[in-house]
This record gives sequence, structure tokens and C-alpha cells, in this order.
Amino acid sequence: MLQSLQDIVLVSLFFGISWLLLSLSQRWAKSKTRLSIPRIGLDPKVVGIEACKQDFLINGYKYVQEGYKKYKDSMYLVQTADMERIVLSNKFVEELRVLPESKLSTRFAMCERHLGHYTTLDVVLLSHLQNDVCKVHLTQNMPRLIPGLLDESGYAFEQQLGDVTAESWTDKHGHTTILDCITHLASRAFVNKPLCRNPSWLETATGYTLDVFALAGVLRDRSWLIRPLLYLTSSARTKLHSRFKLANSLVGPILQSRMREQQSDNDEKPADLLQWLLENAQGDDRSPERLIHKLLFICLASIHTSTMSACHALYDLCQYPEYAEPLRQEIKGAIREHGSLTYAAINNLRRLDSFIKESQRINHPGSLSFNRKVLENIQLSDGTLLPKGSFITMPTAAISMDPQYYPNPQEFRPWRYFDLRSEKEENANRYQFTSTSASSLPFGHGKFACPGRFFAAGQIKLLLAMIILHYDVKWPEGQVTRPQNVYIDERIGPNRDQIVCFRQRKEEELPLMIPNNIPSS
Ligand code: HEM
Repeated sequence: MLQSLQDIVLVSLFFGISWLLLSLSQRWAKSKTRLSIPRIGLDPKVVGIEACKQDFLINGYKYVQEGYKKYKDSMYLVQTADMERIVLSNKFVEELRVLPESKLSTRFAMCERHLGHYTTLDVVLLSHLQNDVCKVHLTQNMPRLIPGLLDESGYAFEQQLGDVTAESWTDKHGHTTILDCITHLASRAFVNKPLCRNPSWLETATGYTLDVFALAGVLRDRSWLIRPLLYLTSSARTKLHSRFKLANSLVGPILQSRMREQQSDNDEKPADLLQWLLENAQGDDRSPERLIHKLLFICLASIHTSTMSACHALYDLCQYPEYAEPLRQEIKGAIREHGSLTYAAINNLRRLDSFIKESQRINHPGSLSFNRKVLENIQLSDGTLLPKGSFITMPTAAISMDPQYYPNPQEFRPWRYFDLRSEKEENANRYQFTSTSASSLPFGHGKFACPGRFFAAGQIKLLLAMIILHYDVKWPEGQVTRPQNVYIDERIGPNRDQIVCFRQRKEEELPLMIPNNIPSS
């Protein structure tokens, strides 16, 4: 007995020391690959990595802007709150966007930046299921999803704006209202009724993101050596794991029953993302736990990002009230033409599309995008070698405010993209909210650009169209300017404390737009 205990201790020690030596040698090899690229911001060799990471949380936006001014046509290094990244000029985007994932990987970048091994985001490395289902099934099924989304927006308005009357203005928290509506819409498309109205699910769908980022925040500026211990003792980890348990208890029984249904000949299949995940999963992805994990990842990728865009657009409606009426006319016209707010009608809302895109251009979701990990040495067209193991990114918020691409970039011109699309016939399908290019990178670009952006565009336009038709919105009395955005780390978000005043529009002005026959599943 004693002998076997000794053996266990010796074997554990052997593996522990081997792991330590291997990790140290990998780190040493990495530190030898020094790049001769100028640096912006603090240098970890001078002030230490932890101080640099903390500093980037506060000064990150400023550093990225400063780097863009100096090196917009080349590149610079910056120590961010997670990795040291090479911030590249967008002139390289065309040659990089076509490279295979074996050379340049979005998924590895996301996973390592957010410590996926600890935070559970490493689920994206196990297969492309999350990407394929969003890109193909969610997008192709948009016309089928819209009636349910309209119904859900009515329900969400009742919950959030039920006390708003036509007689006086009612104060609402802009961000909370939009977050709640978007969570309802996304949940209707992802898990359908009745779960999309279950408060525990709604809390899970938004809370998973917060838990993941809280845990990453606890670990990322600590040495890799103490992370395992810190992880085991962290309350953020306990919270994240309870969230999984709850998600499994909510979604698990639905999946089990759908799995049983799959074996029967019933062709009345539910039309929602959960179903498409189930139908397209292969191998280990077919287990209920894995499917629920993928579903939670899609919630993380979609809900807060879409909320930010819709919230910025709402703030721009308050800031520029003169555009509400032309938008309302466009929406009413589309409803008249299509009979209700169908997907085709939503796709015809070119002014609204342009308004949201312009709002997103000025209020970019972050300073950096097109994040990739270099998995094999890459030689750029100017001769620069991007070494294997490095991380690249692009200064997308600075690009979107560059007069080289956008005349008078500071000016909010809601019809900027509408005008470009109307200019020439070949532009008709370009410059849309979902279009990506070297100068429009909020959704990334190329093969691995956001696969959910078509759903995002549909749900954001539907939500704003419903707000514009049913309500007048304005800032509280005395407020004349838009609130400052919040810059933390590389994230740029709308102010979350802003109050928006809502007033219901008179009933007779409203067209009939909610169809009577709404499929519940
Ligand atoms: C305005 C809202 C959104 C923004 C700004 C946004 C932005 C992004 C960006 C920048 C990426 C990385 C792309 C790249 O690096 O090239 C991404 C990835 C992703 N997005 Fe979105 N997104 C939004 C909404 C959505 C929605 C609604 C969904 C799902 C329905 C979604 C699903 C995903 C997924 C699954 C990935 C990861 C793909 C992978 O595994 O590689 N996103 N998104």
C-alpha cells in the first residue's frame, strides 16, 4: 500500500516537473523571437507584464489611436490586456483574409486571448458547428424566423415598455431595455417558446458571457504558473459552473425529447437554432452537454454585441430626431408593399440599414478586430515575417474614422451608405450593414467574418422598426448631447446609465404588421 502511494507521488512529481520544464522552454523559445516592430504603450520588459496589462485596460483605446496616427500604413506592437499583438495596417487584410485556418486562426486567437481552457471557450476548437449553423441555417431560415421574432418583440415590449402611454413621456434605461428585447428575440430564434420566456433562461443567456469575462479577468493578468490554483479557488469559476448546470437543466429535457422525436417519422421539425445544432452535430458534438455548450457560446457571441449596435442606434434616434420620420415612412412603405414586416420587407429598409451602419461606424464595438493567431510563419507582401505563435489584429475603430475612407468622418450622416448604394447599380448590394471590407471591419472580414451578422442585421432592424413605428423617443429634459461611450480595455460600449424617454404613438397611425398565424415552434 505504502509502496504504491510512493509510486503515485513519484510519477506525479515526474509529470509535474516535465510539464514545468516544457512550458518554460516554450516560453523561452517564444521570447527569443523578438520582432523589430515599433511599440506603442508600455513595454513589459521595462514595467512588467502585469502592469502593462492593467495599464491597457485604461489606456488601450488611446494607444491604438496613437499607433494608427504613426503607423497606419505599416504595423506596431502593443501589449494588450491579454496578449502582445501586432496591429497591422488594413492594406494587408486582402492577402490575410484568404489564408487557411491552418495558418491563421480566429478560433485559436479567441480561445487563447480569453483563456478558453479555463473559461470554457475552448468548445469552439472542438468543431465548426457553431459557425456553420449560424452561417448557413440561421441565415437561410430568416424568412421563417421573422413572424416569431415579431411576436416576441410584441411580448418584450409588453414586458419592458408596457407602462408607456401616448399621453406623457416615460423614462426607461436605454441599455437595459434594448438588452432585454434582444435577449428575447435571440432566445426566440435559438430555443423557441416556451423557454425563450423563462426568466431563468433569459438570465442564463446573458449571464454566461458575464461569467466567462469575469473569470478571464481574474486570471489573465496573473502568471500562468499560479493560474491553475487561482482557478480552482475562484468564485467566478463556481459561478460559471453553476450557470452550466442550470443551462443543462433548462435545455437538456428539450433536447432529450427532440432526440426521441428525431427517431420518429414526424416531419414537423421545430425551426430554431437548437434544432439545427442537433441536426447538424457529428460525433461527440451530439451529446446534450456539448450542444448546450455550443448554444451558450452562440449566446455569448450574439446577445451583447447586437445589443450594443441596437442601443447605439437608439441613442442616435434621440440625438437626431429629424431622421425618425423618413425612417418611419420607409418602414410603412415596406409594410404596405409586402403586407407585413416580412424578411423581404426588412431587407428593403435601405435607409434604416444605412442608419444602423453609420451608427456602428462611429460607435465601433471595439478598437481592434480581425484578431488571429499565426499558426505558421507568414511572409507578408512587404517582406515582414509574422512569426508562428504571434497574434495579429487591426485597428478597426480608427480605420472607420479615417477621412481617407469616410469624408467628414466625425459627422453622423445617416444616409451615407444609402447614397452609396443608390449611386450605381453595381453598388446595390454593397455597403450594407452586413457588408465587410478593408475599411469596414466591425464583423471582421473574409472566410471567418462573423457568421451571425445576417441574423444580427435582421433582428436589429426588426427591433428598431418596431420602436420607430410604435414610439417616439427623446433624451430627458435638458439633455442635448449623446452620452460619451465607455472605453474599457479594447471594448467600446454605449453608456449603460443613459435614460431614454418613450411615448407611445397614436394607435390610428399604426399599420397592421403582426401576422395572425405565428408558428409557435
Ligand atoms: C452587431 C452584432 C455583432 C458583431 C459586431 C459581431 C462581431 C463579430 C466578430 C468581429 C467576430 C470575429 C470575426 C473575425 O475575426 O473575422 C465574430 C465572430 C462570431 N460571431 Fe459575431 N457579431 C455580432 C453578432 C453575432 C450574432 C447575432 C451571432 C449569432 C447569431 C454571432 C455569431 C458569431 C460566431 C459564432 C462567431 C465565431 C465564429 C467562429 O467560430 O470562428 N455574431 N462576430
